[in-house]
Order: sequence, then C-alpha cells, then structure tokens
Amino acid sequence: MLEETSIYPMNQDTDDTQQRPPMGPLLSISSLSKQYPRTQARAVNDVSFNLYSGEILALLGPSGCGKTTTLRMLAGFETPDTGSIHLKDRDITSLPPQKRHIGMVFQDYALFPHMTLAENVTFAMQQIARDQRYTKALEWLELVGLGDLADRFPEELSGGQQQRVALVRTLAAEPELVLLDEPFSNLDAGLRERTRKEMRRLFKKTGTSVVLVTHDQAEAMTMADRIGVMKDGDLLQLGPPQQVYREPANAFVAEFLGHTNLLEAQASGESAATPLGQVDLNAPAEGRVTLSLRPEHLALVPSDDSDSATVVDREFRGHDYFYVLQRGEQRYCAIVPNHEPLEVGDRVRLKAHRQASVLPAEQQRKH
Ligand SMILES: Nc1ncnc2c1ncn2[C@@H]1O[C@H](COP(=O)(O)OP(=O)(O)OP(=O)(O)O)[C@@H](O)[C@H]1O
Repeated sequence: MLEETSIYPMNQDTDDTQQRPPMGPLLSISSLSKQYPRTQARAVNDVSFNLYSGEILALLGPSGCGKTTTLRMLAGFETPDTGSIHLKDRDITSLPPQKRHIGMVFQDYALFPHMTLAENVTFAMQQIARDQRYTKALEWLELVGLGDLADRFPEELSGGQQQRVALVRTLAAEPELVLLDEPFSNLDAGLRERTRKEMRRLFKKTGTSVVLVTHDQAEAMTMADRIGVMKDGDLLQLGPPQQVYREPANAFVAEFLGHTNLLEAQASGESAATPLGQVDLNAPAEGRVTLSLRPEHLALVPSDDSDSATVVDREFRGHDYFYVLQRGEQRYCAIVPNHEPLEVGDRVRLKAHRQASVLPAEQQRKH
C-alpha cells in the first residue's frame, strides 16, 4: 500500500479553507483492481487510498491511466475484481449506485432541458419536505450566483453557468461524497480557471468531500488538497500538491506535474556531482541517482566558457521567460523573471540555485 502523507495543512490557498481536526477517513479504498474483458492489463491495479471529510482529492494522470475506472467503481457503475470500498464504515463495494449516497457530476452536465434551473435543483431534493424544496433550491442557486436566473431553462445559460447548476443539483441531494469526472473540460480556458476557483470555494464553504479526476495538472494543483498521480493503473504517489511537485516519487510524476530537468548524478550525502556541477539535494543520498530540478530553480549566468549552454528557444510568459537550452547532447529548461531577457543564441552557464529532488529508483510494474 502506498504511503500517505497528512492532508494538513491543505492547499496553499487556504483563506477559504477551514482546517478540520483529523478524524477517521470518510472514504477508504483498499486494494482496488479492475481488468476489462479482452484487455491485456489491469485498468486499475491494487489502488488504495483514504479520503477525509471535507477533503478534495484529485486523481491525475494521462489518458488511459485508470482514473475514470476508479471513479466509476466508487460510483458503483463498475464492479471491482478485487478490493473494497468503505464509506463511513459502510462496505459499499457491492451496493448499486443509488444506494451509495454518492453524487456524481458528469462532463456533459446532464441537466433536464425541459425544467427550469429551480426545477432541476428541486428534483434532486427528495430527502426534504416538498413545500420547502423551492426555497432551498433558490438558496443553492444563490450560493453559486444564479439566484436571479432560477426560472430560466438550461439552454438559456452559458456553459459555465450550466456547470454550476449541475454541481448545486448534485450538492442539493446532500451526498456524503461528490465525484467529478473532468468537470471543466467543456469550458474555455478563462472560464475554466474562474469556475474551478469558485467550485473550490463552494466545496470548502459547504464542507463537501470530493474526488475528481483530471488529466490537467494545473486543475489538480488549484483544486485539490491532495493529488494522486496514476499511470498504467497504478497509483504512483499521493500527497499535497506542493509535496508531489517538490518531492516527486519518480521521473514520471516529476514530468507530469510540469516541466523539469532530469539529471543523472553521483550523490554523496547532502549534495551530488551533476553535469551542471555540484548540486544540493533535498534528501541525503549515496551513489548513482536521478535528480529532478525544476526550471524555476535553474539560474542562467551569461558566460562564454567552453561548457556553457546555448539558448535555443525562448517563450515570453508575462512575468517570466521560459527558456530551452542546449548543452552538448542534453536539453534543459529554465524559467527566469523577465528583466534583462536573453536572446536565442546567447551563451550561459546553468547553475542550480535550489535543492534538487532525489528520485527513488523506478519500481517494476507488478503485473
Ligand atoms: N469498457 C471498457 N472495456 C475495455 N477496456 C476499457 C473499458 N473502459 C476503459 N478501458 C481501458 O481501461 C484503461 C483505463 O481506462 P480509463 O477510462 O479508466 O482511463 P482514464 O485515465 O480515465 O482515461 P481518459 O482520461 O482518456 O478518460 C484504458 O486502457 C482503457 O482503454
């Protein structure tokens, strides 16, 4: 079983986050595996994790890594081959979806087109008295800034507004857990960024526990208290965004969570000899290791030395430049604040100005 790291403190953007005392997990998944008929490998392989009440957990990975299958097993739409799912100490592994008290928001929103927004939301409120549903639905819609549009039909809304209605409709049923499958993929870039911030705020305000799946690392970083990175059915690492970014478990995680420089190095205690000279390490190590050095941790010092690197590409990104550098056979990337920009063709010495992360040796796939 993968070692888990504490979720406290949560995501850096904590002004909207009420810190909760750690209690037992709300959701506990143990050794979940699933192989589809006529396939060579398991879609999900021995995945275990806990989710705590009020926590937002993102399953992140490339297409086909098994994140949707994991979510569908949680929702009850797929049956696991092995393993168990407990929600609040109830074994729900074999329960049908409607008996799990889990709400799922799909990519395509699935609002009822012939119902107004208020009717869409009241429809989900079977648990409260009929005469209170409309007032409660308005409260939910107001929470996402759509109180004034309660009598509109879904087709009279923007994509982002529809997404918010779909979400409050799910929340209105008061599920113990909410599952989101690539929830913002239908929104354009600007709206997506705004909507995910709003949703995180809403989840924190309502104390909602969430598992979401995404292939977008920025989405996982901004939304989640913890990120689980998946590849080929395996859960490779699970931890707070800052930790997964700064201390990736292996080269795949390092590269999936943004750009990085992978350096072959000879470690000796707190530092290592690398092609870029001696580099400090985030953890003591000995012998041959691979290091991950983030582009923002590489300084570029103009130099004409024979072992200097050459700027081969440059991208202006507002507050900084993203540089691609060639040194011998090896390419590097660096992110540098945009004062005194370098030109393509300029020669620079590369110097690590922060510790590099030591990557543990790759483990063999178990199946
Ligand atoms: N119904 C199915 N029958 C056979 N194989 C399937 C089925 N559904 C998924 N798979 C396979 O299982 C693996 C995991 O798929 P899954 O949809 O869980 O991945 P994913 O990470 O969610 O990908 P995406 O981001 O593309 O949705 C893939 O190799 C996929 O081809």
